[in-house]
Amino acid sequence: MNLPSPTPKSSDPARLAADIVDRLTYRIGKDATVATPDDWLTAAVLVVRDRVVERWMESTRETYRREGKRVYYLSMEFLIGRLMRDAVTNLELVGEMQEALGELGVELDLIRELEPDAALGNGGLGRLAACFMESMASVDIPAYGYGIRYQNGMFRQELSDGWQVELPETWLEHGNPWEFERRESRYEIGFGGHIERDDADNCTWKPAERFWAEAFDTPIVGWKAKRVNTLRLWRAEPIDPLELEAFNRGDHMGALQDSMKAEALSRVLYPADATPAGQALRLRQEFFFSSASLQDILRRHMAQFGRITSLPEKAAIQLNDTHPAVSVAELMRLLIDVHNLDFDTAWDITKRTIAYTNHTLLPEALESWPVPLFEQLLPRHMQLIYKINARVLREARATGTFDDAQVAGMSLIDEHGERRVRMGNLAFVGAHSINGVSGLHTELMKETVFKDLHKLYPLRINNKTNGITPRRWLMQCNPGLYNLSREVTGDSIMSDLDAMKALDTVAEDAAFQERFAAIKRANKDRLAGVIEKRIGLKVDPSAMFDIQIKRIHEYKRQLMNIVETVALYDQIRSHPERAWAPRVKLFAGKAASSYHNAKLIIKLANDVARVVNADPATRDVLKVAFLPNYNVSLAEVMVPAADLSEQISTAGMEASGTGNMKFALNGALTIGTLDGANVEMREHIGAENIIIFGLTAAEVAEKRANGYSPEEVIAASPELSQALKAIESGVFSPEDRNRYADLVAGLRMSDWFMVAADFDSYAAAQRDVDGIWAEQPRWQAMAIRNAARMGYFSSDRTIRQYGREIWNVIN
Ligand SMILES: CCc1ccc([C@H](C)CC(=O)N[C@@H]2O[C@H](CO)[C@@H](O)[C@H](O)[C@H]2O)cc1
Repeated sequence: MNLPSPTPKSSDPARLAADIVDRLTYRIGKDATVATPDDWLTAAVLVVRDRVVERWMESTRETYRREGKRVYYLSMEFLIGRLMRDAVTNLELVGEMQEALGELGVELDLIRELEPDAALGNGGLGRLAACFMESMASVDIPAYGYGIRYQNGMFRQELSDGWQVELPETWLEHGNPWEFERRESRYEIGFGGHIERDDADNCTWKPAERFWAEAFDTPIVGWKAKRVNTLRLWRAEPIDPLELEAFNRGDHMGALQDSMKAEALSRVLYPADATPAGQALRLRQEFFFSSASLQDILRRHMAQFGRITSLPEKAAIQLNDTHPAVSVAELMRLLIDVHNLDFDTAWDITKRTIAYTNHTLLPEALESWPVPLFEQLLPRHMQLIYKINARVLREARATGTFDDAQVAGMSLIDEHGERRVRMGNLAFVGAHSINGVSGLHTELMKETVFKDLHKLYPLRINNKTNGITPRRWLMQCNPGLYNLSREVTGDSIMSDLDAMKALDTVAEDAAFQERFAAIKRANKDRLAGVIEKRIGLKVDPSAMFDIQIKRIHEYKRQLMNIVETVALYDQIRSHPERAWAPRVKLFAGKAASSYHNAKLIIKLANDVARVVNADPATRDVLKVAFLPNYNVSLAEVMVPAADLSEQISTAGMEASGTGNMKFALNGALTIGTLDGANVEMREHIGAENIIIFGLTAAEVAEKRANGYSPEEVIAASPELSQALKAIESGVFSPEDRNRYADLVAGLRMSDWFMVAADFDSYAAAQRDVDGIWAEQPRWQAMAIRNAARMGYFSSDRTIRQYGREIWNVIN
């Protein structure tokens, strides 16, 4: 029976407009005369989605035809942001959609602001996953992203008297027109229970709890719609939504127990981005999506290829940090208990299929779970982890080159104190590739967290320096710079960011500099408008916009920036005669809800802002502002408006950073330490076009190892000690003088993050920045060279490296 094929939809504006009214009428049931902006947005999304679906189906058909190998990116986080502008741009329909909506009296840029951010992530790791999904489609790699369809994403941040307040995020309150519910794609997920062993010694896990994982698919459009890939997010459903017996005997809560447990499983994203919550629900979430994803991968593989042993040739599974690391044990369970393979064959297939990316060296961020909890929740997996561990330790001892301490360091079980399962080690031994996210980070991984396992398996660790998608982070958020650049570089920059290099030829050209500066100025005017609207502060767009936006964390050293701001404020007051470079210091970022010091740092930024902004002595030279609710959409407004990008982490602690790349590509100068990807940015941009200061990672390690007394350093720096005195004595918190006493005491006593140690070098670097700002032609030339030389940091380059060196999907 030959089915009629769908009528392809043309994209001329008239047709688009007609389709939009069609959707409004028949899908949303609204008359155009009374439609709300939200209605128009939904109708427009549905019409754009139609154009995506065609390419999506072609991409899928083509993958089946080619019997191609698929990449599966497993991540607890996808920090997508808004999708409208991305889809319309990558379909190259911006003009047509603007015209179509214009005919209907609707402005695309207005309704797009109504789209909620899909804030299904905390920070760098989640945003990287989103950039990677778009790049995999843009470089034509068949790929699926797998994650959780949180009902509530990253909390909404409000400031109450300068204090962070967390409010539930409700991105689904108007529904999500981009997604397709796939009721047919659902899998049973078990927890707890026991293991039954038959006389052939085969194991069967009998879970005590069971839930459905149901799929919701969102299409991910690549540049020029080269390919459309799938982001499959799982929602938990009860097997038995209402236990009637319990209900009938009046136990209404009991009757709803399963539903409530299911609800909790995919309800909310854990807002921690460096300190594991350590709660059982987090482990349940990690297993829930890992098991659903693996069952879906094996179902698809068997349906197409019929032989489980060919899995490594047809599927590459990438674990985004340790959050899906339980997948190593779950794949073993499925291969042995469901597909009846023996342990050795299963282990070989597992290792050849799985790869793992590490995103942090912070000891407190490395996940480990108490053995009793793991055993109770996942008894079969605990058994398999013991078998895997026995094998690995046997291998290590067999080499005869490792002492007991080293062997203990390799073990999947941490035997110190309470026994815990080390998820990093489990991911390492179960993977053929372990990559870091910048050159420095990868080297430090070999010397620290994985030093013993690296000795046992010296060929597994490799580097894949992060990248960012140039579509969202240049073309879409900074069309002015994109269009100006194209005049010099030609049209290929979106598929070949290295072509930006041509801007080098006009870096010193006065006319080009003028146009370049005018675009930056327009972006700053726009941001100034947002600042006034959100916090009621007027800032001067001709001043230097000095921006630090990222999660609040002591290693990212927002505190050092604030202390330097206090020192600068003091200097300006005591030396008004000097030619100070007018600055607007902008901060934004969320603190994990349980992270006390990070929340105090937000309050301090606001307390300093209140005093500085009210001071007539510094009015025209210094303004400070903390913008609430930092997210992807706010970043898209702040990044193009930056003159100076603050990348000042304690060397050795920021695995890579990706904000650093976004700022440089948008023509901001970077003041930073030799940490993460800053090191490689300096190599590509040129040491003369970036302002580096501070201790190196080796010097930090040496200082920590050989003891260092911050008090001496503070005493030797009048600016620093004066600023610290002002803060700890309550100059900025008259209503609570001791508010920052402990925070400053921490600096005086231990200064683990080297704020005092790096202060003078940082302050001197800031004065260098003032000097460069005073010579605008020099500043503009440096800024243009930054934008010109960031081609390497396209996530297309990163993904091609993964594709060639880890997944073997590109030759
Ligand atoms: C379990 C709690 C938790 C949640 C998230 C994380 C992430 C690994 C933290 C994170 O986002 N790391 C950042 O990853 C980026 C992408 O590779 C890097 O650019 C950043 O340097 C790194 O901090 C750790 C621990």
